[in-house]
Amino acid sequence: MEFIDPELLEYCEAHTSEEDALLKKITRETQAKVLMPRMLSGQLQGKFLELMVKMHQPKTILEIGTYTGYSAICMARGLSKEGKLITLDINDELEKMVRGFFEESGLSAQIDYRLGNALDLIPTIEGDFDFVFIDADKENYLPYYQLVIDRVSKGGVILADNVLWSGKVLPKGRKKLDKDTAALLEFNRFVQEDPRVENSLLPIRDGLMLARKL
Ligand SMILES: C[S@@+](CC[C@H](N)C(=O)[O-])C[C@H]1O[C@@H](n2cnc3c(N)ncnc32)[C@H](O)[C@@H]1O
Repeated sequence: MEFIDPELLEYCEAHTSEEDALLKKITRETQAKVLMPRMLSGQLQGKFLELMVKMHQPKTILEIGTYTGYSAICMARGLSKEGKLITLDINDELEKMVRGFFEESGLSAQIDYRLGNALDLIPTIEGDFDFVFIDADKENYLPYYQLVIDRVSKGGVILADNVLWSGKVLPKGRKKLDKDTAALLEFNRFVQEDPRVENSLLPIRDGLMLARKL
């Protein structure tokens, strides 16, 4: 399902800062070599993430779902010299490629890339988070949120990707209610009712839930 007229989307992209050579290379190599290249954030969302980080200036970012490193590099570019980004992924097959991209970005000293199941890794990370980007398996969005929410600093941000799930959050957008859609419906409902945050569901790409810790 297209959320806006494809020509309007093209217009938005034409009025969003262009990707540099490295982001273009990550996109090209992801499309050529990796399954499901649609998972990559892309120019519009990538720039939005970079700008959010530049405006918010978090000391610690947690990303759940590295994939080929596109969104991690976008966010790391927004960090100050003291900031760090911890990014988690269960898929070790992409490790060599991803570490190569992090090296090329010149930001590898600020990026802590950890492999394993995020549900197991998050409790092993010390300290609080100022900015969290949830972009992994949909059925664990709520468990991830519950694992991090009490560790997000006051005024800190949680962003969760794909919360419109190609329109399947609406009955008219789906044939049947599959488990990923059910999990996202539950996640969106929980955040909406959570008194610890204020939130806005943004129709950027496949839907971004933006929650700010009160
Ligand atoms: C949508 S992709 C992430 C895209 C990336 N954030 C970007 O914008 O370029 C989702 C990633 O989550 C990872 N993933 C899925 N289940 C996971 C889990 N339980 N723990 C950690 N990572 C997981 C997948 O291996 C995949 O690389």
